[in-house]
Amino acid sequence: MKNLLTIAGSDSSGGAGIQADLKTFAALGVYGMSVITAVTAQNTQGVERVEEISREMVKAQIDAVFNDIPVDAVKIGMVSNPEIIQQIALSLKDWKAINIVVDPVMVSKSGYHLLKPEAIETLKKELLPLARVVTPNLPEVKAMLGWEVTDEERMESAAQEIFSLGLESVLIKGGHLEGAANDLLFDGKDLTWFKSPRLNKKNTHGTGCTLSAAIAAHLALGYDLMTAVEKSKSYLSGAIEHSFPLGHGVGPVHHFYRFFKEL
Ligand SMILES: Nc1ncnc2c1ncn2[C@@H]1O[C@H](COP(=O)(O)OP(=O)(O)OP(=O)(O)O)[C@@H](O)[C@H]1O
Ligand SMILES: Cc1ncc(CO)c(N)n1
Repeated sequence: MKNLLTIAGSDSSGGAGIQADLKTFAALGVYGMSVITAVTAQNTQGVERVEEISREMVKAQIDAVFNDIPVDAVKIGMVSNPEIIQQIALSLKDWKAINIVVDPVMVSKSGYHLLKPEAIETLKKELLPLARVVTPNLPEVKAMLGWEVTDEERMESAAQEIFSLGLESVLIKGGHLEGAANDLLFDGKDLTWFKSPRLNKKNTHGTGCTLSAAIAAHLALGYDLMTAVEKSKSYLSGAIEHSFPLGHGVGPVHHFYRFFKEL
């Protein structure tokens, strides 16, 4: 059994954040553990309120896990503020964590800032360089680089510019462009496209969280990065295909579609 850790925020409606990560881990056959950085009061219609966990408590959770259990991969999602980011970076270096996947979560689908804007520089300097791969969406690329990606050609320039921040590799998600949902991986050598048709589905709450958690799970299972991304995108496409209406807004993807048609 592989042991996976997610360090992220809680989504009370269960579709994104820690809850999406743990469901993804379970669906892919790895053991899931969690360090909660923030609690969000959120549902399918949006985020109502956020309470951040203290830096000391984030450290204590990470120490409790690593002190006792071998961790085969770490997925990092919502990290809220500069103090939490610094603590995560310090702790993961101390524990020599491997297979770190960072989803640089910034703004929710409904427009709520899950990362304080002043934390972006700390994220870039301290956390992203620790990652095996970083998985920004297009608004996050804009926040990191200061310019907007409007087509796939510009995605290629952006991937190279983000890589040169000192990263091991970057996967830019193209979900926010029109047309196909193609993602682009750059590892300093090759630009590799992972292509997928855009599925005409409204219930896509948690797609980004699910993709990064799946990549971490596949890395822990021993796949190389390219195969991990390919398998994760294929898992995610199935989860989007089987997504379902829940609540009054954007419903979740179906993490367990390979086991149950309906939940
Ligand atoms: N309608 C769709 N059909 C197929 N794949 C999609 C669709 N929408 C998004 N994807 C894929 O889902 C993944 C997440 O993409 P997206 O760019 O939406 O990330 P995100 O904005 O971080 O997600 P979230 O809104 O959960 O934070 C990517 O692999 C993207 O290509
Ligand atoms: C807690 C949390 N993390 C990530 C996302 C993705 O946007 C979200 N909506 N909520």
